[in-house]
Amino acid sequence: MFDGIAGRYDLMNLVMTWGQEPRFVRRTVEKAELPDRPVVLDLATGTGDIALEVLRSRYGAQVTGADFAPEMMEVGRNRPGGGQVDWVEADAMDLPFEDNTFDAVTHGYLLRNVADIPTTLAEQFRVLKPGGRMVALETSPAPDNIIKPFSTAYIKYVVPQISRLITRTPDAYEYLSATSRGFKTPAQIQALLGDAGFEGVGHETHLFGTLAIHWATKPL
Ligand SMILES: C[S@@+](CC[C@H](N)C(=O)[O-])C[C@H]1O[C@@H](n2cnc3c(N)ncnc32)[C@H](O)[C@@H]1O
Repeated sequence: MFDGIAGRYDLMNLVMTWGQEPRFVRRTVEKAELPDRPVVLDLATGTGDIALEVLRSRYGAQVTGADFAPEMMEVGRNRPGGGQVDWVEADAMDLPFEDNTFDAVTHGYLLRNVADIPTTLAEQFRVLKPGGRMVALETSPAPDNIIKPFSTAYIKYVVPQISRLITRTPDAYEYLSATSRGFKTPAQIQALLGDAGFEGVGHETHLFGTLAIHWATKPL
């Protein structure tokens, strides 16, 4: 599905977030609290938004972008800076990396898509160095508040229509719409991170609670 929308993915992401996606990506990298010359894995890297931001924000960073959709990564490879990312085709539930390899693992919009979240988090925990940080940018179901009818209507009806215009592949964004509304709340994600062994678990929300940045640390 992601291979099918690869060429239009970045534009669609920008439009859906009202132009705010770059700010969320910068904030995700900020929350990774990277050391000097960090070794970073950006999982579900897609077209490499987060991987490229790590390179921009930390001189000497060594960044691996991993995803199981090669055409998404091909778009990323051709972006400015794309040549400096080590692109690896891999399944987030079965990572081809040694234990204790990375200073940070980042991912954007991965957890909503995987078949098994605990396995996915266990793999990240395994490949992180002790003291390493995990940061995840994710959609969240609209919280119960006064704007819930509007945010739900936006993601249910408006997003698929916009995507019909931009990607001519509304199915992918109907999938986004359905999985976002049915996805876990930030509190549920926090609990899963704790179950995986992480400590210092936290999150912040954006876009009226429909987007969250989660962070956690592998104990020393
Ligand atoms: C919505 S895109 C996000 C891309 C990028 N992280 C971003 O923030 O724009 C989700 C990506 O997750 C990838 N993906 C989903 N499940 C995966 C898995 N089990 N292993 C590796 N990649 C996966 C898809 O191929 C797709 O590129």
